[in-house]
Amino acid sequence: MARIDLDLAHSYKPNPQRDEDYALLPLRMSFRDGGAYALLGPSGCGKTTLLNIISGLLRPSQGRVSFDGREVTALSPQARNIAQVFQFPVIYDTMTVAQNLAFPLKNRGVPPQRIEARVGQIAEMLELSADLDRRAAGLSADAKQKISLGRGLVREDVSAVLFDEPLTVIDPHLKWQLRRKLKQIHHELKLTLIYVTHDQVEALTFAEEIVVMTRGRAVQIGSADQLFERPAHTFVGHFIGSPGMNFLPARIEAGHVHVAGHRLLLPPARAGLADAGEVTLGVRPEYVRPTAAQAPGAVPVRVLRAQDIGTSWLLTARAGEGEGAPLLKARVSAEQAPPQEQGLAWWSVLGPHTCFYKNEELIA
Ligand SMILES: Nc1ncnc2c1ncn2[C@@H]1O[C@H](COP(=O)(O)OP(=O)(O)OP(=O)(O)O)[C@@H](O)[C@H]1O
Repeated sequence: MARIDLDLAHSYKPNPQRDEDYALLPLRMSFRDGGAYALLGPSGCGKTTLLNIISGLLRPSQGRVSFDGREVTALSPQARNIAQVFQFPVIYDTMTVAQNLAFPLKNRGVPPQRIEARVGQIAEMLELSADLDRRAAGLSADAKQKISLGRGLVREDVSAVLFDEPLTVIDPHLKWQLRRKLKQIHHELKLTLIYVTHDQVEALTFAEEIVVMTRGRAVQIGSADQLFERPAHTFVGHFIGSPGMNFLPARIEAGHVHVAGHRLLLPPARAGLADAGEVTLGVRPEYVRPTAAQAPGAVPVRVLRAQDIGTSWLLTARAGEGEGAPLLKARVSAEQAPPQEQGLAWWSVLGPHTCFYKNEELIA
């Protein structure tokens, strides 16, 4: 296992000039030895490019990659001692499941007894024990991908195991099980795992730390809790959560927040913001609360609809006057507030969980 340090940028173009020319804008980040990470972001944000740079499949156009303080920028994946699992199964159909799992170990000259023990352990973790003597060719796509996962995890001496959307071909129900399984496997094997996905549920279940990426930038690295409670960038607020964070244009002046056509007193804990000027107020639907009229931190809204979303209600309202006023969503349990289909209400938007942004970046 290795600690991985990156200080690099990458452009697929020969003479990058503008930010848009970069698949990865300059970034510095470290992956802890034995940590479980996810690279999360929408299609085209640079996740695969970053993963391929870590593995050695791609050389960054600028900067360096180090494993345990040793520069490896020019080294191949083999020389870096990286295991990779891809979207689609990479296995030998003519071999049995056991032979497939043993293959990476055999290649490294691991003694047969040790191979047998490790293959048994990995097969058990992935619930493949009953299939060990079966030919891979006869198995379902799900089982084949499980073998691929097993082949990625079977070596104990790798610097890191990299996964590129490994559950794409997996049936949704099994996907849920495997996500949890991978987390458990990480606890047991203590391997450094880096996992690329565009699915926030996958990233949040699996990883201890999540790197959120957009348009070639890593905008935040943090735990699921940090990304939820304190999104460092509006993109994170918007991308994480279901639905994402509410954003309202606001102005802070002389100790007051002007938002949605209303003036609220800035709480003492936010005194540092007293004259911040134009900002964006961010508040998660989970922290927007229907309150009494004129309650501190609350603004008047027009409720447009209430949707039953199983464990709670999702209310949608317009905050402020006119059809152009921003939409605001609140997630409330049925006991907290009987859903109000339409009409005027007061919702609190200013509290300890409210975040403030300037130029998309968190300021408080
Ligand atoms: N070989 C390549 N040559 C030129 N441009 C590339 C190449 N590979 C990727 N890109 C571009 O680099 C940017 C980042 O792509 P990348 O595949 O890393 O994103 P991603 O987040 O992994 O997306 P996806 O989830 O769709 O795979 C995109 O604009 C993509 O078009």
